Amino acid sequence: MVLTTPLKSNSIKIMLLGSGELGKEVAIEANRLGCEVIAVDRYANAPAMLIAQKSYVVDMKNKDALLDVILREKPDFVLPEIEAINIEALFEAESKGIHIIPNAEAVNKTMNRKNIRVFAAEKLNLPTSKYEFVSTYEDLEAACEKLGYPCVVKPVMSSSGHGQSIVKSKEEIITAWEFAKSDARGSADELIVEEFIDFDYEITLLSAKNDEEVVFCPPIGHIQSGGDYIFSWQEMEMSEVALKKAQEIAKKIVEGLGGRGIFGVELFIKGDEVYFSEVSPRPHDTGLVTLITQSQSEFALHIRAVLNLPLGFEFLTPGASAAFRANKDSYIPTFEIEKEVFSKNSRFIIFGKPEAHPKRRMGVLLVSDKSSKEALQKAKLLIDKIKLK
Ligand SMILES: Nc1ncnc2c1ncn2[C@@H]1O[C@H](COP(=O)(O)OP(=O)(O)OP(=O)(O)O)[C@@H](O)[C@H]1O
Ligand SMILES: NCC(=O)N[C@@H]1O[C@H](COP(=O)([O-])[O-])[C@@H](O)[C@H]1O
Ligand SMILES: [Mg+2]
Repeated sequence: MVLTTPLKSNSIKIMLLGSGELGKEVAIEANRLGCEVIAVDRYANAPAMLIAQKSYVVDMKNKDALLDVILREKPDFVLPEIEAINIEALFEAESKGIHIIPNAEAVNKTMNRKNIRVFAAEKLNLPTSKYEFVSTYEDLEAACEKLGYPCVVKPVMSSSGHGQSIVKSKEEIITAWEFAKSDARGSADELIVEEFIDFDYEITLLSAKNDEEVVFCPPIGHIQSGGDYIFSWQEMEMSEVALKKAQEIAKKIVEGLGGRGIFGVELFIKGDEVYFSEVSPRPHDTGLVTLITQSQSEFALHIRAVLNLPLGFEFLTPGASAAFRANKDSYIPTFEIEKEVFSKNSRFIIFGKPEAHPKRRMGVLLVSDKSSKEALQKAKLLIDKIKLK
């Protein structure tokens, strides 16, 4: 295989739109390959800005502001790192020859649940939960009645569980409606109502794509609380049939979206049935565990895929991750970490976010062990040994 790598020059410019914990790891990997990193986010001193060569504080939902910063820097690659980005700016930058990862249309589809759901279920015929889209309270009631209880109500544009609820009875619809409107991270003008899938477990199937191939990481199991991940582990034990179906679904969605980069394909598994839930065209939070389990983490694979380099890696050891979420506000977040956390098989990564707020993810604990079950057990114990001062 002959790959045309752009590594002839050491001044490839990579712009991160969103500079949180995931972007920080991407920035580290990009720096290691001699790329220049420009970090952009809505606030100063965001984690990736601590690594980047240059940074900008910009309202990324504002088309003109975002386009200005992209065109001023003219990066070789723009890597969206969060969902709340002005999509028109990305389309316009792309039309001017700037390479958006994986491509502006894929970002457009995945930032809106309606777009990605219609694409996955109706164009690619992937199995998903049943669903309805609604914009009025009356239609929400009708959709909940149609899909039955429990059902899941989500704003079409949001992330990390914001504005999302499980509705168990007709009486709870009003609370779900109000919560969607008040808590959405994007826009709650339209909502999706999904059939509740009583899955046995859920996974993220990290899938890296360059111009030649798609490679899959071993499946990552995870536990969510309020729509945000708290524990993940790799590898998740699955039946051969379910794993094969999961990879087939992931291949279809990733090839359907096109472009290069890593994708976090979220799937629900019940017996041997696999349901497509959603996909991030960027590293996935549950994939932080690959920092300890794989020879090339999801962040290293992302950069390799972006640069169209080979995507080989090894699964080195089973492992688990535990998200450290703040329990209070703090403008000088300092950590109290007990000695046990620094064992030979565990480490704690502090993201360096300048402010803590209740539930904000501030760090991640990584553990390796003989099995992912044992790693998870240890992660559950050790995460309680870390506190915000
Ligand atoms: N239809 C469903 N049936 C059962 N559980 C669901 C359903 N939809 C979502 N969930 C649960 O809620 C979690 C969050 O949902 P989803 O991934 O759609 O939201 P999100 O806000 O995009 O989260 P993130 O951005 O962290 O991935 C899922 O990982 C799953 O545990
Ligand atoms: N599920 C998406 C996800 O994990 N995104 C990660 O969280 C950051 C935002 O954190 P913040 O809300 O604490 O600023 C994002 O920048 C990204 O790194
Ligand atoms: Mg999700």
